[in-house]
Amino acid sequence: MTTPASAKTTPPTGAVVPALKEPPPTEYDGCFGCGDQASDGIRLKHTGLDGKVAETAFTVVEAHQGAPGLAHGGILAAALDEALGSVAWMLGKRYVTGRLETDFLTPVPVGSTVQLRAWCTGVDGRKAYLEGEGHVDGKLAVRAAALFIEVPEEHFEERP
Ligand SMILES: CCCCCCCCCC(=O)SCCNC(=O)CCNC(=O)[C@H](O)C(C)(C)COP(=O)(O)OP(=O)(O)OC[C@H]1O[C@@H](n2cnc3c(N)ncnc32)[C@H](O)[C@@H]1OP(=O)(O)O
Repeated sequence: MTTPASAKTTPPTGAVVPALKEPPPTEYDGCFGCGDQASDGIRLKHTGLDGKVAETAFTVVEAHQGAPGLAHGGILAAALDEALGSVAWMLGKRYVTGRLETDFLTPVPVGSTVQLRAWCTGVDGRKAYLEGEGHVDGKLAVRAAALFIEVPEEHFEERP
């Protein structure tokens, strides 16, 4: 595919691409992207791990509409962020999204199942570079490039 990455989401020369580890158990069951207890969440489950690519699927329902009958771009971006985030966590460290670039290539109707794939293009210090894409009925519908930043455990301490 044509890479969607800008200069900020393209790994520098010398960045390494580590093999992915097993997905961690859901860290937080209230997570909008993957939490089992998030009542309005999209509950993505990541599968198809081959050491390089994570896969998941997301079905668009009425609550995800922007224009009548079509998925809101923000929900598609959230699904991509989650897919990319799962790859970042499979790098074995704690990361958060610093920058998320998205291309919306075709409208995605309610009822569609978006097949999502995500992978790492390089790690350089605290920075992890990730890309992903979503297909509907075999057609590329959305894609993303992102920069994730490694954070310490304290980043996730509960806030008042
Ligand atoms: C199965 C498990 C699945 C888990 C899935 C999770 C999926 C969801 C993932 C998310 O959505 S996470 C939530 C959304 N993201 C956030 O809330 C992050 C909010 N931002 C921050 O907390 C801080 O800005 C951040 C930790 C990202 C960076 O702050 P720091 O003070 O730690 O680092 P700093 O600002 O010094 O930046 C470190 C480097 O990254 C670079 N950087 C940071 N943000 C950037 C950015 N946005 N664009 C480009 N570069 C960026 C920055 O320039 C610098 O580069 P250099 O080292 O070369 O100087």
